[in-house]
Amino acid sequence: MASEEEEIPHLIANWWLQERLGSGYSGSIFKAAHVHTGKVVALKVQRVDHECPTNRYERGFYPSLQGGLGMPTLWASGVEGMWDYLAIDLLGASLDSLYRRSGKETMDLRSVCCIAMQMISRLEFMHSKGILHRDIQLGNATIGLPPNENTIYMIDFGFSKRYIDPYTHRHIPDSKVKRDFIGNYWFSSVGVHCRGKVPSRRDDLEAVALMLIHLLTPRGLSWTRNGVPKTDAAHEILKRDKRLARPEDLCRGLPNEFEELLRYCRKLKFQECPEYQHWIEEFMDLAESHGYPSSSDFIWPPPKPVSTKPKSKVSAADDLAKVLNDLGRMNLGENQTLADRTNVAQAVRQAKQDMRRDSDMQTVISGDSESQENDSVPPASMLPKAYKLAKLTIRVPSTTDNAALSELVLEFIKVMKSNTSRTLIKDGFAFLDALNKQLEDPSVFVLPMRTSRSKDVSGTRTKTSHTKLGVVARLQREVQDAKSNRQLATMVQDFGRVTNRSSGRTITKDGFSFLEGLARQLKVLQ
Ligand SMILES: Nc1ncnc2c1ncn2[C@@H]1O[C@H](COP(=O)(O)OP(=O)(O)OP(=O)(O)O)[C@@H](O)[C@H]1O
Repeated sequence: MASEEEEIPHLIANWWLQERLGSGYSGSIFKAAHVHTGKVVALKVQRVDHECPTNRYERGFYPSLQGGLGMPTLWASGVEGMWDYLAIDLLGASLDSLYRRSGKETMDLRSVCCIAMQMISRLEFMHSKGILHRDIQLGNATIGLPPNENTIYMIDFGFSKRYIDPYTHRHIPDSKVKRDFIGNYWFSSVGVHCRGKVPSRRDDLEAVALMLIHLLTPRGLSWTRNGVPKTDAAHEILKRDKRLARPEDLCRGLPNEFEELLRYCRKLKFQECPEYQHWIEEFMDLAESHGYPSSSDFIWPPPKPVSTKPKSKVSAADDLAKVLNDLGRMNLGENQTLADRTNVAQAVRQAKQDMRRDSDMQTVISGDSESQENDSVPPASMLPKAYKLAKLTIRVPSTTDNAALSELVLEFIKVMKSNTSRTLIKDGFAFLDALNKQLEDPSVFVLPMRTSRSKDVSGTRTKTSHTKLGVVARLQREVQDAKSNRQLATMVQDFGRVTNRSSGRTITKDGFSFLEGLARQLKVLQ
């Protein structure tokens, strides 16, 4: 019997089929051109009598998704003879093939953060249209063709489902009855894959979390390493491994955000709406705190990190040795101190030791006034914003009078305002922590304000942002009446906490007014 591919005609409806782009269980996909207009598309072709008519299902979802960022346009669809076809935007490579072709054991953190931000955003859009994807995987996310090569597109809605009934507008019901599994072996959530639960929004998000962890794990998630299970017994083993894998083991060595996201998804209730924006911001923060630009553009291949280190430490030491040796050769007449060879040798040894000690320390940020002059050159792993904030922070503990603290607060405001992103990143929280401690009692341990938000995010976004607005507005009004440093410390603490809990972690206009009021009041309370 001829295979399906051999049977597929060269012309379907008005589309000339060219090379095959891929094929799946239920059909094939071709590059195709319109015979009249020349428009080039990806044509998804499937037999009309296929036992799993995914094209028919997909056709039903595309109209609701049109216009969304990263959602392919459906140009045409129909049935021609025995072929069911969908003509959609021609896109670029899938994340799966980019990852494989890179030949790397893991993907770089910046790319993974961008994938996280974009994938979560795609889910937010699909879910806002009442649709679950239910088959999130690397092969179902592609980049666009130029000029859209930095955008990730969702494809393959063959397993999608409406979770909001279009007539009653109610969420689909949960069920205790185990159901047949729909999705993929690698990334479908543990609940859906291993426990037979009804998929909902939380499961799409969990699949994204697993996908991200997979990309950062050498050789990938453990249950993906033996390939697709060929027998029921092998599938059962895979499900057991997946079910028993603890988030802390899966995410060992990765930034906390990944474990937190996985735990968060697993805690969500069946009908609960995930906090998409919160997680997008988490990954934006994560990227920023590792010195990457605050952008979700997926740039592939990943650009080489730009080293901003001015000079290698060893060569600086060698330079110093050369200077000292030259000085040693100079005739200094009466003044023998610098000309003394033992002094020079000792100075060179000391300089080299100092350099070595410096390079052993991870990132040493000096708070002295001399190096403050040159704060335009952050270490390679830091953004200028993070660097400036860190430099301000280390000046706080040695600043004992209120007028000087007030100046530091003004500098903090300046740094935050000079940046396009007003997100209070880790280093900003560290400044507020230091300020709080200094105002309260420098000898007492103070709990950091920027703690995990997993506990807080179950509430709705609206609620947290309302809370933030209310608290910050109050702080802004009351700061001028503060009678003591201790009261100011409490206010700084409230400000930090409420900003940490808010979905954007951004400093609002009221937030800046509060900080300006704080700087003024510090001067008043001298
Ligand atoms: N619009 C597109 N532009 C370019 N390539 C595409 C496009 N859509 C799909 N592909 C390629 O074809 C492959 C299969 O596509 P898709 O997942 O939509 O088909 P499928 O038959 O549902 O596959 P599966 O059974 O594996 O889920 C993709 O991994 C991708 O490489």
